[in-house]
Amino acid sequence: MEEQQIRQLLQTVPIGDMLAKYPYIGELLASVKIGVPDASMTAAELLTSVPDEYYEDFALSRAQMAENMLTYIEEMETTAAEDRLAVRTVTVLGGHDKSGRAENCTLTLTRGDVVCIVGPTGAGKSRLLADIECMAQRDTPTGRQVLINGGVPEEKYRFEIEHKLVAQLSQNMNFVMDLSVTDFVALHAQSRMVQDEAEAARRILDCANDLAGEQFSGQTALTQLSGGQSRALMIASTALLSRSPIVLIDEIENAGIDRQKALQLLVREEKIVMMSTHDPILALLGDRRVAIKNGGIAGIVETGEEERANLSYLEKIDAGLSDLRGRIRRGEKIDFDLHPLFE
Ligand SMILES: Nc1ncnc2c1ncn2[C@@H]1O[C@H](COP(=O)(O)OP(=O)(O)OP(=O)(O)O)[C@@H](O)[C@H]1O
Repeated sequence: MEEQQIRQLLQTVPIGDMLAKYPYIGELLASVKIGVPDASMTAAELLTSVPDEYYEDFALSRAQMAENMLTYIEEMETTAAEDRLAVRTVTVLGGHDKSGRAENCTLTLTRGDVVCIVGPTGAGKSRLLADIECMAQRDTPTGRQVLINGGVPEEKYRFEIEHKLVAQLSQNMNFVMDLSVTDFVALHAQSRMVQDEAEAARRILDCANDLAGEQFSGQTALTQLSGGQSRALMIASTALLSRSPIVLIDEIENAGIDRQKALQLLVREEKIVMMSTHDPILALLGDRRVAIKNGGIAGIVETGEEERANLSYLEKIDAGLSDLRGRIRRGEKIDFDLHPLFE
């Protein structure tokens, strides 16, 4: 984070919000015994409210204290950003299935990888995503262990929000916030310390519209977005704003978005993408698919050349079905020869 951005935060954001997002600021304040009487005041106002004599006890001036805080945030954020950038691989060491049988397999993912998780209802697909999300250390029902760059991740990756390595896009993306799309994205951008929030909001909106079947504007209320539009918005903002190197997606197929573009977008941003899906197009777009059975990894299928060769045909079928959906939506009849649509 740039010094200028931090200065602006200290001057404009309520200290309560700063403490929630950067808990280490609380430690810094505690180290010089400065309490927070009012969470709505900014950090700058808080430091001004403390009498001069107080700083003298710590052989500090008020200006030095402000500079210390700034440098501290800068250092902490740089370290956190470097940590996230340093994630090169995620490894899942096998645990056991629901019957206690050992999984006997190791799954290693590197940046830019797209891995699909397949298996019947209740098999344990979401559980595998959850194991990665919480960086399981043989302490979940599956007994799996997740490693980062081949080693046991530090505790902070598991338990501290600002260090989380995983962004999860779940099936339920219903917004309850009473905000416009632009305001929501700008808020998200602000929380990520993006300098030009309006520009970031514009880029995300363009990208989300590129993914969504039906276009929407920045003025649209979040609560008015369709399931597919909400999903497109979340995927665009995860790809362009989230610093998490790992993205987990629970079922993308029913969302009515351009799945292929969504994946390309995430891969371009060098994320590790894992998604639970049964969509043949997505499965073939992935590098591998992990088959789950009875709670355990039953096999890992590499997407082969022959499979990839089938992709263009599947896409034609998909485009044909999408054309028919459009006709149904417009109240038209489907009483013509369908063969040309699928050949
Ligand atoms: N190895 C395991 N040992 C014990 N319990 C497990 C194991 N794997 C999964 N489970 C449990 O089985 C239940 C179903 O798993 P999960 O919800 O992950 O299935 P799913 O494949 O995502 O299902 P759906 O397709 O219906 O969403 C969950 O309660 C989960 O915690």
